[in-house]
Amino acid sequence: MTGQVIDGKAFAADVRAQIAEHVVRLKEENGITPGLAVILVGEDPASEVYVAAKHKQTLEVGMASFEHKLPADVSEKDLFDLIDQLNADPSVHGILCQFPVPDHLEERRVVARIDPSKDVDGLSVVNAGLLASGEKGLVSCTPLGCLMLLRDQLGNMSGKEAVVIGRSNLFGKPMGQLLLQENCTVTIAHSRTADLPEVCRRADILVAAVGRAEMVKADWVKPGATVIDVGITRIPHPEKPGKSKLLGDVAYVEVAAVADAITPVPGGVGPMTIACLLANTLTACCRAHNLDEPSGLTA
Ligand SMILES: Nc1nc2c(c(=O)[nH]1)N[C@@H](CN(C=O)c1ccc(C(=O)N[C@@H](CCC(=O)O)C(=O)O)cc1)CN2
Repeated sequence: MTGQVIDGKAFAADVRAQIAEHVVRLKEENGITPGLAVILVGEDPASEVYVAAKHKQTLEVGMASFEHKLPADVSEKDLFDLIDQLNADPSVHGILCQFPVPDHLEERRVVARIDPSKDVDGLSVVNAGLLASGEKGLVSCTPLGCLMLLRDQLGNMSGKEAVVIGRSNLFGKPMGQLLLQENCTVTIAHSRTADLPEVCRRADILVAAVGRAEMVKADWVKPGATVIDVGITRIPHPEKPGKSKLLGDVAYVEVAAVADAITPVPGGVGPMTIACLLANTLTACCRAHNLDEPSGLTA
């Protein structure tokens, strides 16, 4: 038996098409163009690729894209001045600072400076608190993308055992909250969890976000489980010199033989991150103008 492959790339393209349709209507009926501002500090090569992809996809769905590239040694004051300017700009509905930032800046302080209603990464304490209280805010993009894939795959998740490996603010904690909202019984496992394989074997839904390549083995997975792999580790390609290869947190081939459904890496969760960023920007724009929000694109 081989589990069904959950095609995040195709799903993300579908989400972007829905967003593009909504953006056309916003422009025609209300004369409004949603705008997304992305701040990149320094020259981290992976971040440059992600920011370029965000810019391209923002334009493709018909939104306005504002890119701000700052030198690696930018002061906190200069970065905050830019954020304040974007907070006050009515043509900007979403703001994010690409992570990681250089060591002299603190991600927590950067996020806190962004107006929560424009925090399309959903990382501010305000948005994290709204999610934890079951209230309407903006939800972190990668967990929101996983939720969309899971809803599509499983429909009703009520009563299912869900295990999330990883407890970061960016992913593990919001993912746990979202699964709780779906009435799952949720365990957030982490590096100090005793007997992690045994905890994982309980899961009907297993979400791995640890950043350790192929850590989750087939004998950690309950037969018939749905497995979501959030990890992305780049390694030198074993057969193609000079090329690289991406690995997830899950040993894909062996786990696919046990699971009912599984996301691949690449082409699973990754593409959903940017699609959900655009969804959050559209949501933020509709809220800013007191217009109906797009359905199916929020938690
Ligand atoms: N402010 C933020 N910083 C970072 C976030 C974030 O959500 N907000 N997440 C990651 C990077 N990221 C988006 O920013 C991101 C990661 C991966 C992908 C993706 O499509 N991955 C592809 C593979 C791409 C490749 O070849 O490298 C896949 O998995 O198929 C998109 C966006 C950290 N920083």
